[in-house]
Amino acid sequence: MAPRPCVFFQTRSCKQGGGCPYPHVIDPNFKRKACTQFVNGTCRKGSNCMFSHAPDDIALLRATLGGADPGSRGPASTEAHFKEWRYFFPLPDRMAAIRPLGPARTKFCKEALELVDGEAGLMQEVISLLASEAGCVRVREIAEQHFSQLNPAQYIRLFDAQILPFLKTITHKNVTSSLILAPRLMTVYNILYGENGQRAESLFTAAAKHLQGLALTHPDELDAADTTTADTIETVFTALDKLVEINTESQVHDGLRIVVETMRQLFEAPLPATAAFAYRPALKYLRRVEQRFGLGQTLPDSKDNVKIASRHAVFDLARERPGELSEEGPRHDSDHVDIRQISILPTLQEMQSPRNEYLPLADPKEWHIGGLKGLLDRHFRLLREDTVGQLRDAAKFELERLHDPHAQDRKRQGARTFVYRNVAVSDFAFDSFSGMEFALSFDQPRELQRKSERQRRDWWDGSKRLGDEALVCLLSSEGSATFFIVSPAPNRPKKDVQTGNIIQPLHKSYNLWSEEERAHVIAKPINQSDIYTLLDQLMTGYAEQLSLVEFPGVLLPAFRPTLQAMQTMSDTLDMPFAEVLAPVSMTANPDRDIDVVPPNYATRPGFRYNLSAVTNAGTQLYMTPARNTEETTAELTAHSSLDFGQAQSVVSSLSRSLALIQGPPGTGKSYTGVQLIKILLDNKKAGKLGAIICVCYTNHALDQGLERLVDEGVHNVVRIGGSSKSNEGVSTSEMKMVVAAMAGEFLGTGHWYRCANGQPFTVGECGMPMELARCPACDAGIDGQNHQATQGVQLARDIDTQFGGLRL
Ligand SMILES: Nc1ncnc2c1ncn2[C@@H]1O[C@H](COP(=O)(O)OP(=O)(O)OP(=O)(O)O)[C@@H](O)[C@H]1O
Repeated sequence: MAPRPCVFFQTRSCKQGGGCPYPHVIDPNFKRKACTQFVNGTCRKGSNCMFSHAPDDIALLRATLGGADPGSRGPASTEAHFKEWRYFFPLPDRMAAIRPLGPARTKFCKEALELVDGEAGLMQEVISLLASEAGCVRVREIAEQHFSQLNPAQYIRLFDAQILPFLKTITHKNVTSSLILAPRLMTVYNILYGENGQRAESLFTAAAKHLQGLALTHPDELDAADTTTADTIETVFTALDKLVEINTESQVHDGLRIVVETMRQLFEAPLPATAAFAYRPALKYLRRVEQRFGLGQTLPDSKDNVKIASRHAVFDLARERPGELSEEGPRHDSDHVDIRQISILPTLQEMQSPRNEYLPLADPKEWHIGGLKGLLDRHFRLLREDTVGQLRDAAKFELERLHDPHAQDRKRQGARTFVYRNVAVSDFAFDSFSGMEFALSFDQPRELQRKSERQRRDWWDGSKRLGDEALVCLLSSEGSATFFIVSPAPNRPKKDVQTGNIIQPLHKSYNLWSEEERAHVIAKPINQSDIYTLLDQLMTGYAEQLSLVEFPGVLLPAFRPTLQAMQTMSDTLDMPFAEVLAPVSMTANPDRDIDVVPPNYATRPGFRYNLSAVTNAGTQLYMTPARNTEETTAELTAHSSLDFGQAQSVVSSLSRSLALIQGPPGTGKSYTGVQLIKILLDNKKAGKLGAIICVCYTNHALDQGLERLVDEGVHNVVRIGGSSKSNEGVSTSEMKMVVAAMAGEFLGTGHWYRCANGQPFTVGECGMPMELARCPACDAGIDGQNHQATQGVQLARDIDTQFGGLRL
């Protein structure tokens, strides 16, 4: 019988590593204990929590606790409770007789909150009921009370008994994170918004006024925040953020803008550090609302309004604006004001457009959007032009040549491309592993005429053309452009999951070299919608002229995830370090110094760094972030091997959530980085820090840094990425642990590969091979150059499929 998988490995807590006698594999039957903190509503670890948040486990724990805590309900009583609450919603055929809740509103709101706090199934029912016809009447009732006619004491009572529980219900983490509930929640927020936003304005104006009356600090302990107030403020800000996210028209609503400004005033007076820490989560939502309203991001007057005092000639560079803002209208079907609507790959119309693309200028007067959205807009357009622009220009040239073969003589500009002519869609195959793949055939290049099969094979292999995962575009004289990725040949035969039959891949029948006249490449269309056009081309034969354009060195995974991420961020306005990269009011006052706040852990009350890890002979030295920095720098210089500039960099970096260290070659930047890592490791417990991720642009830099760390006694280091030249490799069992641990923490881009001998390794950054190196386990050549994998290296699709891509 196979030994049971390691139990500690399941919760990432096995300390024995490769020496553990139990297999370090994921056990699908492993049942973690239910999280008691989740039951109390205090668990903030989300999916990273070691304990189960599964509804069944939580319901069971609630039931168990039910005996000890008379306030909590078991599943049966919760169900009964829900049935009772449902009476507030008449059936559709009784809607005519629906009556206002009146004083029962309090019970309605409080019980709604209790129910969403419980079992997932009931939580879904509660939100679905609120989004039903009767529910909309109830939401309207709650939001449409005559708040302005109440005296302060009456309003406080009403706020605590109805508004707050209701807002907590619709901002509950389980509710807002549920994909199934998203459309229903949208209905609830739309009702809350009301016609022209009147309902939301009245509700949030009253709420903002109420918040103004609250004391932010604790009455007995003026340094600390009042936790109830912090919770209330966070609820109101979260609800407003969601409302503004769902109702985009609210972002130009004057009444709500005033509400946001009133809320900001709450935090005008500086708070003691301890109290400020408690309000950070709430302020995150307020900042997001401000970003959405574009508050403090008014663009400087457009150049038409600026009077130029100078008598000198001014070089005035203006550009036609994007999409619908352009005086002549959009340039093509992918020219939009909003980057979320722009297709990542160039469209046919874009390739054919005679007009120049819109590219943002450095001058803020020329920008059409400010703030974070504007920053993302500009970076998206510039990166897309740098990558996709080359494809567009090369494809455009070939399209013109298909129309007019004499254009061949014209000088081609832009990306280096290979063009294969006289293309036909010759075959296709479908299987559940690879999806739909097509065989495209074309004339063998002129160099291969009258060559033997062996010579043809050597030529194709040596040229590295049409290699695995290469990006190609099929262009037709009739006007179509289809992007493909060249499919790698499968490692071993594929089996049909249902029938057990061996699937014959297209690679078995076609390749680039066997036929003297024609070469064949197997490729997969990037857009599923192109499949129909291709099948059509397959049926109709050679009615049109087709060309295949290859863009060597341009790989889809190198730019698509980044561009897509910018589109998503432009939607959610959730971007790491947004406050530093696009601070509110920076556009209005670009010369303002940006205040980079200390990292979250360092603002925790009572936290201070212990710097002894880098001081000489164990000298005790402590620093509190952003306090007495000059004094600490002097002491650190005196009591460590760091010189003054390095000590200054260490103190300054530890005081900021984002720091850049710059200096001429050999001045000790890497040395300083190593000292910083040592300090952070030494303060791991005090700051409750997780793993430290050290990312380098090249493998060489990473090896240098890590070798120094190891030399200085830091041994629990896992080196991931392209192969290391350092001596100690990662064993297969360690690699498996890393795969499992990383799969949980990093989902996104990056890919797993196997060397010629089957050892797995990862490639981060764009996920494509960029450096030549040797496999630490077997010394085989691994990785690659210019996005071309070394011979024998294969994409480890099984690991990628099992765990998803990696974001390294
Ligand atoms: N304060 C120091 N004490 C002892 N050795 C130091 C100190 N600062 C730098 N060094 C040594 O000086 C050399 C150069 O430092 P390092 O490689 O960190 O510089 P760098 O600025 O990162 O260089 P590059 O720009 O070339 O990457 C290294 O051998 C490093 O160990």
